[in-house]
Amino acid sequence: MSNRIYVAIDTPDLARAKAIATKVRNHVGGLKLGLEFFAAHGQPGVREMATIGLPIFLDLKLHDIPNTVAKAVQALSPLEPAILTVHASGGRAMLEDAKAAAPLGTKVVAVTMLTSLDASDLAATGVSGSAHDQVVRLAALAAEAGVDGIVCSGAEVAAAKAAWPKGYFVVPGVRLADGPVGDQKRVVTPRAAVDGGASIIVVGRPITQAEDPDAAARAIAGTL
Ligand SMILES: O=C(O)c1cc(=O)[nH]c(=O)n1[C@@H]1O[C@H](COP(=O)(O)O)[C@@H](O)[C@H]1O
Repeated sequence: MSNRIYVAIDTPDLARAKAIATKVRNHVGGLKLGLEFFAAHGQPGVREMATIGLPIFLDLKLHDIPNTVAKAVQALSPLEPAILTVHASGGRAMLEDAKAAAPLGTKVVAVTMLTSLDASDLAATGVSGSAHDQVVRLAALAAEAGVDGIVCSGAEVAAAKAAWPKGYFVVPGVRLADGPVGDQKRVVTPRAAVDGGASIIVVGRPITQAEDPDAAARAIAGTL
């Protein structure tokens, strides 16, 4: 049975990306490819990674006017990713049009508040209130717009899921208790994220920077 871990393959190096994915393939449920990888290798790179045989989460965090996002989603559609991200703050029409343009089998999930931000970062962008309130507000917008789910931190996932029981919840920013957090600010453990209701967790550096990525993935899977 595939597990709930999507490994974030954040590198511009295709050989390294394939090597990590091949090492961890038996202990993760999917591969997340983001801006760093896509900027370097585009659609041919995604196709190459898909040959490893795991579902692909294409994390491009699209955020633009509705027409531009819909056309970008259409252009990405031949890849048929399992999951595709857009930014919830792009607004209702953008979310609706992104979902309408996506292939039937692709879950469109809306990023609410990046896990690298805290309440003071939010205030600096002109949004007052807590991370919790911002996530719950954008989750309601995403649900109304008809996308499949949201991305949020493990600190908010239980509240978001209580308000949207049928939503699909992606939780990045997960760290083992003693691991370095790096640029992440709202972190929880993998277990706490799943207990809070995460449909999947996204794990990057705790696996990819480990001396033995497969052992790291196996250890995290063992805590779930
Ligand atoms: O959409 C995402 O996946 C995402 C949203 C978010 O709020 N925070 C976040 O860290 N991510 C992604 O999740 C991954 C986290 O990587 P690590 O911090 O190395 O585990 C990165 O690929 C980020 O792009």
